[in-house]
Amino acid sequence: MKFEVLTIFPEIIECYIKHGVLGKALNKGIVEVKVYNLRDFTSDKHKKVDDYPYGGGAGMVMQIEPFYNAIMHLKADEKPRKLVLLSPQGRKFTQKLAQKFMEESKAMVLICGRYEGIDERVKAFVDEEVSIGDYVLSGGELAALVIIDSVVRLIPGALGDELSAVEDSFMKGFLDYPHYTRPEDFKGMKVPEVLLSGDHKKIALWRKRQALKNTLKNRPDLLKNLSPEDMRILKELC
Ligand SMILES: Nc1cc(-c2ccc3ccn(Cc4ccccn4)c3c2)[nH]n1
Repeated sequence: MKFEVLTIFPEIIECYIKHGVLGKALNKGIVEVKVYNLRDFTSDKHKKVDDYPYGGGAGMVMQIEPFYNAIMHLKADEKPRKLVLLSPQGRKFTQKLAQKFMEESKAMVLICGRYEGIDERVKAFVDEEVSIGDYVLSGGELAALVIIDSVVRLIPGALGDELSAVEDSFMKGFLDYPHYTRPEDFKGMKVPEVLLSGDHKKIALWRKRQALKNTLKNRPDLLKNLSPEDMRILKELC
């Protein structure tokens, strides 16, 4: 999987991708990330990327020309790629959409704006407009990193532990169970006995109950299409 990121702050992307799962996936060659500075696609000596909005209003708007020049530069190799514009107005990004991107795209271009947004005409050159949530960020870079991180985790071999991606919460339709590690007793805060029992069946049931309890409390909207067994456990909790 190859990601190409268009941004005026390449260092935001370059710094984040060096670490953790993403850094390992890059070193393994499972994923490639290439970052392009939109200022390199300007035609004036000041490398200007923004201007005042037509119709007035606060703030500045990013001009179409650097985006157009960068997109045409990428398309010159005629390789297929999905062009995704990050914006507060886009379709909601979910684990399901991450899975779809991973399955359907060999290469993605993530287009990051700043200021008050970008010239609407850029949308004529993109495939998808995506929002990572109902809040306004200062630019598209964090949203692009969320997409890269969540898609890479789904690539077989990226995590080094196949179960992790499958077991990640949201994949199963409810939140994760609580996690504990050493010490057993921290200032009187003890690890639940069941987790020390070695009884894997009991542990699995305890984890499922806890996951359903957490989901019922914090994200009841996720509780759809439960199996009869999960529904039975949920009813016990109510
Ligand atoms: N889920 C998301 C995505 C974004 C996002 C993505 C790209 C840009 C480019 C500029 N801004 C700032 C901005 C401020 C005011 C109104 C519009 N946009 C962005 C914000 N916010 N929240």
